[in-house]
Amino acid sequence: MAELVFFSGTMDCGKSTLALQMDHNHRARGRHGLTFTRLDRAGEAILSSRLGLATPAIEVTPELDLWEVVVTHLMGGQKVDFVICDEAQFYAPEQIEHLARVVDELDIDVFAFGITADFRTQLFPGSRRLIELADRVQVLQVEAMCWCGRRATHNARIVDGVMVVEGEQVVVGDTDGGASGLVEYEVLCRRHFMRRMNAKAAQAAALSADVLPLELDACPIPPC
Ligand SMILES: Nc1ncnc2c1ncn2[C@@H]1O[C@H](COP(=O)(O)OP(=O)(O)O)[C@@H](O)[C@H]1O
Ligand SMILES: Cc1cn([C@H]2C[C@H](O)[C@@H](COP(=O)(O)O)O2)c(=O)[nH]c1=O
Repeated sequence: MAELVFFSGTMDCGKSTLALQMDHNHRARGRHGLTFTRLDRAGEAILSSRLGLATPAIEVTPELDLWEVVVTHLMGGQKVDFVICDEAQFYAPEQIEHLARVVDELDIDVFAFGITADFRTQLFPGSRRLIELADRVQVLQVEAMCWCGRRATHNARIVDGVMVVEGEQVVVGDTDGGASGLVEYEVLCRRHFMRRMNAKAAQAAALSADVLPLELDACPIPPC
């Protein structure tokens, strides 16, 4: 029986790599798939991983009807044995419903990949719908790590080196936001996310703690 599976995890935990591996493994066994993505950092209509692998994909524009794409392929005589959807957090809730329909009415497996929450810890609308509808939510085995060594559970947004908790929900990673600065992301454990302490802030805090006693030693005013 076909399934809708949501493979989720923080940024940088290997979701796109797993999507590419699953696509490769199925195709290597003669199965035919459709690959979708939205707003991949490598550009439009491409599914890429940080390991350097990439494959062409159908770009999921906000108005795209995913059910219709699959049905059109089938009506055109093409086989569709599975569907891969990367960056699924960016899909509209209705598009997630299209995917559930593909599973239930066409008996085609759908494997969706994405992060659950944004830089404010709020669920993306697409991820929320996936959690509501998926047969299974599978957390990725490779865990991303916070700078402190704990398991990373949260995605922090860093603008010009400083962690922020306000702004647009969607800003593609590692891009120059122009007037709004260089936008990067860093995964953190909850403790350091709550304290707004990314690696750079922790380093600065450690440095000032090192420097403080020296400054006190050098201070000409005796302690009171
Ligand atoms: N130079 C490297 N050597 C080995 N593994 C790497 C290297 N660079 C990145 N990775 C792996 O790639 C993962 C990120 O892959 P990617 O599929 O792009 O993640 P995601 O889609 O979850 O953001 C990292 O967690 C790490 O395991
Ligand atoms: C937390 C967060 C992330 N994004 C963007 C940044 C990246 O382009 C993708 C995640 O991709 P990955 O393959 O999982 O690294 O999402 C965003 O737009 N808003 C956010 O809050």
